[in-house]
Amino acid sequence: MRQENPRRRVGIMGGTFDPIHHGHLVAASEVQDRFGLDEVIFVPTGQPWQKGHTYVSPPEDRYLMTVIATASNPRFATSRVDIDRPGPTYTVDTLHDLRASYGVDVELFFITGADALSAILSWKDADQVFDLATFVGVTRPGYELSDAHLPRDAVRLVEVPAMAISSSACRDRVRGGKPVWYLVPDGVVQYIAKRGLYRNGPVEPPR
Ligand SMILES: Nc1ncnc2c1ncn2[C@@H]1O[C@H](COP(=O)(O)OP(=O)(O)OP(=O)(O)O)[C@@H](O)[C@H]1O
Ligand SMILES: O=C(O)c1ccc[n+]([C@@H]2O[C@H](COP(=O)([O-])O)[C@@H](O)[C@H]2O)c1
Repeated sequence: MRQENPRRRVGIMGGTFDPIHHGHLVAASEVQDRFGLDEVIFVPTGQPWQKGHTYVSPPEDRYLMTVIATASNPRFATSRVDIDRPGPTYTVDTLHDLRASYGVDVELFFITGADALSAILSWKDADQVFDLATFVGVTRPGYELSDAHLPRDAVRLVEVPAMAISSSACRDRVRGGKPVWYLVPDGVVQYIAKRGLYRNGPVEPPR
């Protein structure tokens, strides 16, 4: 028998996206396919309180780069929910807000790279977030993917094509006058140049 109104399956890819790069996009695409998600919402952070570097580009620039990067995929979208909420960005708020906007008939999957997954217990209200979404930890070159520190059955682990790209490396390259073509989408290369992002940023400690 055909199921009426099946629950919508929505992925959430949260990130500072300063800038968004192909590592983020490949991870989201792979998880969308693996879990048969109806859509993946990219959610740029407002104030990423745990980022080690002090300077983060304006939220509007990071939001627009994310819109540009996701525009060509009909299953990708970008949300302002975190950049429009004042104060530090906490995933517990992101999940409450998105759940409220979709209503009860939604199943949320929050996608995190191996590095973010390893730090999840330091997040605000970490004990609550696992009740609001299924967490999907994805592989990332240079980091070990493990859920040994997390509640049983709270997390799914997924291997994604290895993309040894980071936003900090992209920023370093722009500051050093090197190209970022093919590390970030073409439109994002052009947006960075048009807005003069990262040219004069601070030298960041190696990660
Ligand atoms: N190359 C990658 N492969 C898989 N996951 C990634 C990759 N890059 C980032 N992620 C994941 O995407 C999410 C958002 O990452 P973020 O926007 O902080 O990018 P970043 O490259 O880690 O930035 P930075 O170098 O400035 O710290 C995090 O969950 C992170 O683990
Ligand atoms: O909720 C928290 O306390 C928290 C702390 C650090 C990171 N996060 C979320 O994790 C995602 C990746 O963050 P980042 O800083 O690695 O770009 C993004 O959606 C953040 O809002 C969430």
